Amino acid sequence: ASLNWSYQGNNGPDQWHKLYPIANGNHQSPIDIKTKKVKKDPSLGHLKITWNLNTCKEIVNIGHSFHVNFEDKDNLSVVTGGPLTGNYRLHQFHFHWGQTDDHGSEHTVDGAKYASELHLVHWNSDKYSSFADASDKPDGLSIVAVFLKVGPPNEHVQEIVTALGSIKTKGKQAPFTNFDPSTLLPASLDYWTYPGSLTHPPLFESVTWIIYKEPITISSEQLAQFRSLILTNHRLPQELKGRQVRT
Ligand SMILES: CCCCNCC(=O)NCCc1ccc(S(N)(=O)=O)cc1
Ligand SMILES: [Zn+2]
Repeated sequence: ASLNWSYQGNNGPDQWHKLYPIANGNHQSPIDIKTKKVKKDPSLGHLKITWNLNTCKEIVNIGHSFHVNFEDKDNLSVVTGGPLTGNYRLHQFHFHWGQTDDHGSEHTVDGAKYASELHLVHWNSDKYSSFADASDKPDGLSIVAVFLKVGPPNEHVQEIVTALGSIKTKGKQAPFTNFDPSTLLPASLDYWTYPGSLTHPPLFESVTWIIYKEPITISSEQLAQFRSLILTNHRLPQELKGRQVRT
């Protein structure tokens, strides 16, 4: 289906509210994480991640981004613990980036922008039957986010960059198997969490965000390869509207 929204021009982020009024809602994402306002919550345990590399299926060019899709008909790749109740199944991951290396992440930290941001999208398989079914429920989704800062080439990101060569046009997909997304996690497992939304239409307010504090690296050349698909695909931070960020 052709999209009725984009990241630039006259159906860009400032116009999204016309077709998706929730864009002006009270639980929109991304946000700027003001670290002095973050609340320490001792009841928050460690995140338990079990991602199974044989659930990785394909890589798809969806026009405004690319998705790495996972087989999610069983609880083989799940996240649980931390702020979550029950099991959330891995559906896909993707990145966001900007036109130049000095910005591109969606969440920011005390106003600081990273070059890119990885989103690992999960849905509540204890309560719902599919991603689509879970996607508009308040406890439907959990998205694990990792910041990327410019530095040495990342050998694990390189596997993804290499695969982009076979999905140069919108709608193209290619097999992408045996990739272990835990190779994209930072060493420290400290995270922030808050209730928010999908960061592009349909912008459903159905996401428990879990954002790792420590970034991983990506090189300028690898970012340039992302841009060969689309120049920019990040939404600016939205108002917190009374929400609490916990750690
Ligand atoms: C095999 C069928 C696949 C269907 N897959 C449908 C699907 O993944 N849609 C994407 C919905 C979505 C997810 C995550 C974000 S964000 N930027 O907030 O993380 C934004 C929008
Ligand atoms: Zn995203």
